[in-house]
Amino acid sequence: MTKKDKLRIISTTFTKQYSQFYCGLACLASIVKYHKGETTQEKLREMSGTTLNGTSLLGLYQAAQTLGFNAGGYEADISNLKDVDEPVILHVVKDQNLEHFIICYGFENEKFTIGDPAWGVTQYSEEELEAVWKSKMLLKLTPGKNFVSKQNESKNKQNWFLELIKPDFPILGIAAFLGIVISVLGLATAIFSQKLIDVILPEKDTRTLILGLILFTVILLARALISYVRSIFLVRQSREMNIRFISNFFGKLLLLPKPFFDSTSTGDMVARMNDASRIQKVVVYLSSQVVIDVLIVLVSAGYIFAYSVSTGLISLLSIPFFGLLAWFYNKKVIVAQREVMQSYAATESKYIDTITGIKAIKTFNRENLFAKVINAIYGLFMQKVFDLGLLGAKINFRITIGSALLLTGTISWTAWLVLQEQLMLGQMMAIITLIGSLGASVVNIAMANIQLQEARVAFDRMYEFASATPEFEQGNQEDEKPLAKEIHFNNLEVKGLNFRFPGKSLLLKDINFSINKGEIITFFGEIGCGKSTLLAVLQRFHSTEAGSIYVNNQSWDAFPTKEWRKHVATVEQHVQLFNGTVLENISLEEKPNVEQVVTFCQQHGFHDFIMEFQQGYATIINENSTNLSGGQRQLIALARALYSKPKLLLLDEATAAMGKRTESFVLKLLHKIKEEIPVIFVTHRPQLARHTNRIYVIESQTISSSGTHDQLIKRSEFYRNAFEELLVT
Ligand SMILES: Nc1ncnc2c1ncn2[C@@H]1O[C@H](COP(=O)(O)OP(=O)(O)OP(=O)(O)O)[C@@H](O)[C@H]1O
Repeated sequence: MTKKDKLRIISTTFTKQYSQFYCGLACLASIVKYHKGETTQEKLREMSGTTLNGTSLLGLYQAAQTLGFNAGGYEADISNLKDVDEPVILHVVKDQNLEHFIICYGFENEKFTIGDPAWGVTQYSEEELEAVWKSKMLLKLTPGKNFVSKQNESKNKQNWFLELIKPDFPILGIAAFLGIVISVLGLATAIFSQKLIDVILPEKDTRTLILGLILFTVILLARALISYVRSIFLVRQSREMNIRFISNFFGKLLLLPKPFFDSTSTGDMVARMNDASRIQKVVVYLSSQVVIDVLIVLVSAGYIFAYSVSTGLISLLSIPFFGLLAWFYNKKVIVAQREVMQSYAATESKYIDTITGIKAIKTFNRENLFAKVINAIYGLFMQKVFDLGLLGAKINFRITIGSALLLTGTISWTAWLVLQEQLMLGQMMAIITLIGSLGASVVNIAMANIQLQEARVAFDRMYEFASATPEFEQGNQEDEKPLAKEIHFNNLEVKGLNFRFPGKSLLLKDINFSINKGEIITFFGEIGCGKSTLLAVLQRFHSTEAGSIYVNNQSWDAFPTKEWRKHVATVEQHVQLFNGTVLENISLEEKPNVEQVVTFCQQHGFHDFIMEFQQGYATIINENSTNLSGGQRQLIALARALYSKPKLLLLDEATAAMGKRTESFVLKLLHKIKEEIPVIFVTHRPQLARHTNRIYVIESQTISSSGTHDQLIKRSEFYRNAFEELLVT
């Protein structure tokens, strides 16, 4: 590659940072684009664990690996850097203490080509670079076999789109055909009026007049009927395509891994789903209406040519003007559309967040504050809509001026031709009618650009989620395959487990523990020490950085994730129940077996508690379960977990909201079932931990001690202090 080519690629792919916290992301985005890939800083934010404190080199490394780069972090010196021929990310310290990332693209003519996301592409001398590159840390990125180039991404996008609209081809084809018939029949007015003025009326031919009128009426009626049939086809297509889009999108969304949901707002997901209808409208337009518009332009121009070649040329010359206008505004429209959709998603997120948090808002009398925030964020959204509307109005204004000039120009020119007796009056009237419909269709095609861009942005946003790597493929035999024989769970052993969230320091280090059938064990630790995360790892929601997990002395990798989750049930501290009856929430089946659920609850002692609800098993649980107490929610969640017949039960502060009576019922129940279902408890309450067989104390990221309550009172200062504090209070 010549130096000029390289510089051209650098300047077209270099991306500036959104804010100072995004410098690392901007570097990574630039390198992805440099290697002909495609990404957004937003997407990278999730992968790298970027927060308002910025990104770590480790976060960039992990994000790069997720993107399919072979990434390597190295300590190097300036002489190594001179040999670099592919862009690398450097960790630098600028303006005294400000940590920053820059890209080094290479060294030539005694200068380093540097991409600084805060400033742009620039040249550094060796001394200048030495002055800021104090850490000597660099991240080398080479596209690996999983790196997806923009070209492949576009192909994948196209395939997804085609797969979604393929079933509509027949219906859209019929609609397009009917549209063509309608537009051809639409020319009848112009032709009939021309014949009327130039031939029929001057010749006072009553018989032809009557016949012509009858034919004209029949044509208009047929046109109305065909339009009606076509609109029915399109309404049906709209229903079916929207259902297909949403179910495909939603189906894919649910298959994404849990960390995706941890880092994506609900509002954003809902907003993207709502965008489906925009795509459907454009599909209809492009596949059907645009054919009609193009046809109207061609046939009208053909007729105008037949009447007068010079007028035909004028009408054809106008088309590039409209095309240029559409091209000129193309990029601006895309940017404005994207901003509208992003701010719509932000508004939706804020609505959902505010409404779900209504209790806290009311408790702290903050209705006005939140109303103000909503107003502000909605105002921002409306501003974006306004900006887009303004842009649309500007384009519309230019197009209208263009069509007005076209119309007046044509009228003047044809009138002059009539005066010169080169054109008949009826032909002039017909041309004016035809130029009207030609102008309208050209305008439609030019304005379709706005709709098209809107759908493109909507589609890209939907595709971004739909193309994210699912946790497991639907229908993948490896993931779906049931185990050859049922698991008889005897033992789970975790050895040397390390875990960290993307871009963060280690949360869990060298975790070792085991649980056997017949045991209840507890993870005990301070808030935020990683207890819940450890349970999430056991549910396979996160992958570990190091360590091994064995089930019955066999690596747990032998169990497909779906199968594993079938055997592990969880009750969380913040229980998620669904809008439906208590019965439905316990069974989580399409058609719950009432008798089976009731018998199960009677056998396990839940029945009496449930019968205390107003309508027993038929009690409807509200959205957000506001009609149940925290303890009742946890009890139903425990019943649900046990009803799924797990082989291992994970309880995350699962009795924290219960009263004494319920909690002691639960503890008795757990001791009764532990012979069949071992239990892992997570708590920071020693009074609960003491009732379990073995306690693992998590301190400073690792298990600092383990044993029974009595052993830990002697062995673990942390545990003893917690227990003594309890006695004092
Ligand atoms: N999705 C996430 N991304 C990044 N950090 C996270 C994520 N989830 C949790 N954390 C962080 O990991 C740490 C451990 O969280 P975790 O919920 O496991 O703690 P815990 O010990 O269960 O606390 P508690 O007793 O309060 O429930 C916390 O500092 C938390 O902020």
